[in-house]
Amino acid sequence: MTESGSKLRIFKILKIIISSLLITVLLLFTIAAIRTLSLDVNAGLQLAHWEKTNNKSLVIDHHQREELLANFKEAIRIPTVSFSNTESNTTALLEFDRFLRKAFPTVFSSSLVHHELVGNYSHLFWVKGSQPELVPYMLLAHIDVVPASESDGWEAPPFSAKEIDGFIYGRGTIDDKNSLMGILQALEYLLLKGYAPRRGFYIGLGHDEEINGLNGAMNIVRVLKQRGVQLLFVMDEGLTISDGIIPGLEGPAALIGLSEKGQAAVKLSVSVAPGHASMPPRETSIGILATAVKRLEDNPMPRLFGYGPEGDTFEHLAHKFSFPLKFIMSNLWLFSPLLSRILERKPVSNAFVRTTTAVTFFNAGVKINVIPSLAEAYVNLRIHSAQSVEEVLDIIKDTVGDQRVKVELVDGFDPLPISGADEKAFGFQIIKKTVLDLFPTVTVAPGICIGNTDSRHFVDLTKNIYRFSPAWFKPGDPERFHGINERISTKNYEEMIVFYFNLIQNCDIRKLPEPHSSVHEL
Ligand SMILES: CCCCCCCC/C=C\CCCCCCCC(=O)N[C@@H](Cc1ccc(O)cc1)C(=O)O
Ligand SMILES: [Zn+2]
Ligand SMILES: [Zn+2]
Repeated sequence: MTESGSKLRIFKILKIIISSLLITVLLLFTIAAIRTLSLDVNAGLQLAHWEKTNNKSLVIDHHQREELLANFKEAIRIPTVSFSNTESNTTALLEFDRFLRKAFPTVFSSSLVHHELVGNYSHLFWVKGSQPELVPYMLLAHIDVVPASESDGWEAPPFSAKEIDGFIYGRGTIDDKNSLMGILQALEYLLLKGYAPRRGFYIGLGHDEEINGLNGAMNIVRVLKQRGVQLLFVMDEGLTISDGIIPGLEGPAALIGLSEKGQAAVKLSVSVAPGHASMPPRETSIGILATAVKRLEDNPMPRLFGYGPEGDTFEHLAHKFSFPLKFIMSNLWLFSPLLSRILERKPVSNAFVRTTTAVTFFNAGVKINVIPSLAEAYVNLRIHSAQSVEEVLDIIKDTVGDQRVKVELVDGFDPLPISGADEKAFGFQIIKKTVLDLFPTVTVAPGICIGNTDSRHFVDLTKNIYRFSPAWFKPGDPERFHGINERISTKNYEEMIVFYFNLIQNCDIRKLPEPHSSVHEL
């Protein structure tokens, strides 16, 4: 072949490659554009076609408002603290029991309600339905709270329930006495109005959620299992209504947790021969362990954004973002690597991207002039839905890469199964409808709960566990969770009562409206 012939051939091949590339890019962008325009949230929920079961309405008058707020404040003032795995304030738990009976006399005296204590301080209520063939559901909340000390910078003492500018301050106001009191106050009002449910339901109030629920939730599950109970769905604390928290999202979003991350507690330890501080070895047990910890912090777990329910969250919310974010969110199949890198910059959103690694204990040393024989650290990992305890443990061993560091799994469980969120998922659709009835401007989307809840103990009783409470979180609020200045507005607490009041009645529908094939709400 002549020189000009071979040049012509190269030119032709280049032309084919460039035009194929252009066609591919065009095709990808067409698919991306179609997805951007077609994805809409709230699809499938035909509010107009629902059987009407919310016959009782709740309009809170001045007297009721004073009374419900007084009840809530009294609940906050009882310091039901779980201090550690072995230490709880049992005096406060007993006081809380007495308080509940006083605050909700109708709940405790109604012939429709059966109440029992479980594990000494937890409460199990069974509210009898008039149609026993309808499968019951269960609402969960917990009584205990994490410790709080005013000196950490609280604007009001953490067990004062002080009201400042329309907010009640105190430990438990968002975790989780708002749900607990909201549920019981709603039931009290329903019973006072002569409501008798068609579908029976349980209410479970654990007393040790903050220390794993071993005596509370786990015993409630044991009791229900012994009675052969199966549940239609369970709803517990978890995600909330976020307003202004997700960057670029226009308007508030209610995320309903379909699952929760797994967890592993891993112990790292280094043992060496002890010795005199005047003749130190080149590396001490503390130095070796510190290097291992640094390696773990410098090498975060792999990005897995899009491989769990968090991908669905953003696809559902996509149409509420402005361009170009709308385009990016609608096409995670193309852009999830880019989005992961943006989300991982902040601790809250990083938790949705990967398994997180938190070093929570570091113990070593006995005396200033002794080379310590033992150094220990504990790492708390929150496992992404696409990983398992075993995989995470292998990655830790690889990352540490030092045989002198012993890596042991102390405790752990895999990420929880993912509950349904389609048009046939009763619990999801009931929660979604109840949110939209009360807050029509909110976008409802499935989510993943980054912390753990008592509901994880209920997996043998139902496949449908949802983690959601209608508390409004604005910028700065996620940090109040287990932090300082935990608070809720009086307006939001009232909304929570109305939410549970409506939810209980919505659960009385016999079946969901027929699935709707269109992608747009009519
Ligand atoms: C990009 C989207 C952003 C969406 C905004 C989400 C805001 C998240 C805000 C708060 C976190 C939600 C936490 C859910 C409830 C967690 C309850 C809890 O703290 N549970 C304990 C349970 C536990 C586990 C292990 C123990 O040894 C003791 C207790 C927990 O630590 O997970
Ligand atoms: Zn909680
Ligand atoms: Zn908590």
